[in-house]
Amino acid sequence: MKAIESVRVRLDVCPENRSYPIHIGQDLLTRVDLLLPHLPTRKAAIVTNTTVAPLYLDRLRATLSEAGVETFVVILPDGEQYKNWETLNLIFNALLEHRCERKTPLIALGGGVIGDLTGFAAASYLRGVPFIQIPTTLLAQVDSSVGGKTGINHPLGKNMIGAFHQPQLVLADSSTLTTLPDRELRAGIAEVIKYGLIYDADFFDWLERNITQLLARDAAAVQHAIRRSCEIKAEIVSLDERESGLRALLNLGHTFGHAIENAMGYGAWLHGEAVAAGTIMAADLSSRLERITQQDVERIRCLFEKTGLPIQGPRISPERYLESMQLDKKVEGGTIRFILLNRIGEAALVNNVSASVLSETLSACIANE
Ligand SMILES: NC(=O)c1ccc[n+]([C@@H]2O[C@H](COP(=O)([O-])OP(=O)(O)OC[C@H]3O[C@@H](n4cnc5c(N)ncnc54)[C@H](O)[C@@H]3O)[C@@H](O)[C@H]2O)c1
Ligand SMILES: O=C(O)C(=O)C[C@@H](O)[C@H](O)[C@H](O)COP(=O)(O)O
Ligand SMILES: [Zn+2]
Repeated sequence: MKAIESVRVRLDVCPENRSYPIHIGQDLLTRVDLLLPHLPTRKAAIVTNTTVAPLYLDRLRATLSEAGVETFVVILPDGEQYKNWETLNLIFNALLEHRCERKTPLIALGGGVIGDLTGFAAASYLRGVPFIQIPTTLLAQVDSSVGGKTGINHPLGKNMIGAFHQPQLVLADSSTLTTLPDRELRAGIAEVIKYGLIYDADFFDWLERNITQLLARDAAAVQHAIRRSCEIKAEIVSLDERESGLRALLNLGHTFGHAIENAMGYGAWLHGEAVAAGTIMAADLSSRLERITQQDVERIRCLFEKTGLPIQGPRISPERYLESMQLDKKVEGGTIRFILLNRIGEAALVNNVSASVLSETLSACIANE
């Protein structure tokens, strides 16, 4: 028998530098100096939706035009229910019709749905083109525009098809939040609370003290919340870009939350609302496993309640929750793994949660009516 020979594909010879800045502040849509260094060509595609286009598209186009960058626009229907193959294909059609090349950047102007769709289009069009995130919801500014998770939903599960593809720049213009509906602002705060819970007890304390200012859109409070959230996410992503360990902590509340979004029909519950209820379920489970105290659970519940977020899961049967949770991306060998709290400010990925304790949490945290 011939000896086996092996050849190695080395990708570490000339590591490309994929670091990128997140700029946070007011009126950044007009800052040509921040955008221009990240535009390799004089042509760019802007992807947005029917709600955001009338609000911010002209401003962005004028800035780019001033810099001599010609843009064309893809305007998508608005809603989580459109984060799917059909909508993705609308982006590909436009890119092909406009003869976009390998260096033509895609610019996502909108919330997390636009960012995830545009990022996935950028990851797969011509096997990868550059992209820029210009997030216009709080949720997108604190979370979805950072870290390079892109993708679409499947009828059977949230974000089931996608790719890791990092943006070249994130431009978080907090002035755009002035037009954001209150319900969407509250949904974004759910992910902000998540950072305090998994990584920074002082930040959680700050949120408890400043939740009223944040809900009132006080500029300094909003700026601090976005900056601290982005710092935490950037640190985690830098240490574990592809979620082999640490990054999974960013999924606190999402095992339950994604099941809620899927079972209720995409868009019925906002992502942040589902994450809020899911985080309370994860906290309840953590206390049943004696990792955190009942007082901690109450503290967490109280902050979500003050924010005006749901503190119970919707009335879906426990079987339906379990069916949907089986499709969570953290499932290994058929076992659902949960992000649980060790204390406020520290979380861990836990493998061995018994079916009986999980069923106690579901019974305790699902609304009765
Ligand atoms: N990739 C990631 O790491 C990541 C992280 C968190 C969430 N997500 C995904 O992000 C999505 C949720 O994002 P979202 O909460 O931004 O929802 P969204 O994108 O649906 O935006 C919420 C609503 O606000 C509107 N809108 C956006 N900006 C506005 C503005 N400035 N003024 C007025 N209206 C505005 C949108 O048109 C939409 O109707 C989910 O699909 C979730 O799975 C991804
Ligand atoms: O960036 C991450 O990693 C996160 O998990 C952030 C989450 O807030 C976000 O909702 C993400 O899209 C969920 O990832 P998934 O891998 O569970 O789909
Ligand atoms: Zn999320």
